[in-house]
Amino acid sequence: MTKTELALARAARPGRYRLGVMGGTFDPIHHGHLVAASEVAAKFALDEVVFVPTGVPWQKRDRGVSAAEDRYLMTVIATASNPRFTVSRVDIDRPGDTFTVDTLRDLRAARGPDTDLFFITGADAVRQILTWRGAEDLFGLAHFVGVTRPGVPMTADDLAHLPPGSVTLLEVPALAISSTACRDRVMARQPIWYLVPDGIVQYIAKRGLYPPYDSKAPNDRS
Ligand SMILES: Nc1ncnc2c1ncn2[C@@H]1O[C@H](COP(=O)(O)OP(=O)(O)OP(=O)(O)O)[C@@H](O)[C@H]1O
Ligand SMILES: O=C(O)c1ccc[n+]([C@@H]2O[C@H](COP(=O)([O-])O)[C@@H](O)[C@H]2O)c1
Repeated sequence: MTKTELALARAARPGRYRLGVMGGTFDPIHHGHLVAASEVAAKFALDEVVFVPTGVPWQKRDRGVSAAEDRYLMTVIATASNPRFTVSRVDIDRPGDTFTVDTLRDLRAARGPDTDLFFITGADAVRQILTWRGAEDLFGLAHFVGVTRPGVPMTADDLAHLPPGSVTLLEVPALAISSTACRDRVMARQPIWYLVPDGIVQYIAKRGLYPPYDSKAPNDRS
């Protein structure tokens, strides 16, 4: 998006509240998530980005995820220092599988008609959107912003199957970090300092998340 396009977009809808929505399993949240949200907030002049940890991420059912409360608390810890970042329990408090169409409907109902929603998602998730429940309704509820992600090539051609104008691609500083790699590093007793905020390293150790493969001893990394 060019500066001119951004200025035009804002001028077209003056006075409206611009809410970014960063959905994710966040098991654990890492700096890739935070940089993506920060970049989209700056480029799209967002007033706020609400992080929404998934309740039951149905497409990850086969691998299992940490307790929702642990993922929620890690998200609160990681976002606490940014006054524009907030966290919503809307997905973890809704029973059953988590569908973004419900997330967006609930946020629209809670925030009222003067709010525009911008759903932030990585390149890997953009490719999957048409597999999501109620995909045909998603694009009427929010504008989608697909951020680049190392190892996931994405071009405008990858959006050809989506409704025209419904998704904007945004290049963000490349951080080759994934939650999977963070979990694997903890399980292998390797450091995750600087891949995740310091408070997340400490929370994982305190709660004994992702226990090491080689013993049942407490997570004693330092
Ligand atoms: N390093 C990154 N750069 C850009 N986007 C990212 C990055 N990591 C995750 N995302 C995006 O953030 C959103 C939430 O991601 P999620 O919580 O599933 O993290 P993940 O690192 O992809 O997890 P996992 O490795 O467990 O699948 C998704 O839209 C994902 O594409
Ligand atoms: O709505 C769906 O069916 C759907 C299916 C898979 C993922 N999502 C959403 O996409 C976001 C990223 O998901 P994930 O699994 O990559 O952490 C998160 O907000 C999920 O709720 C949504």
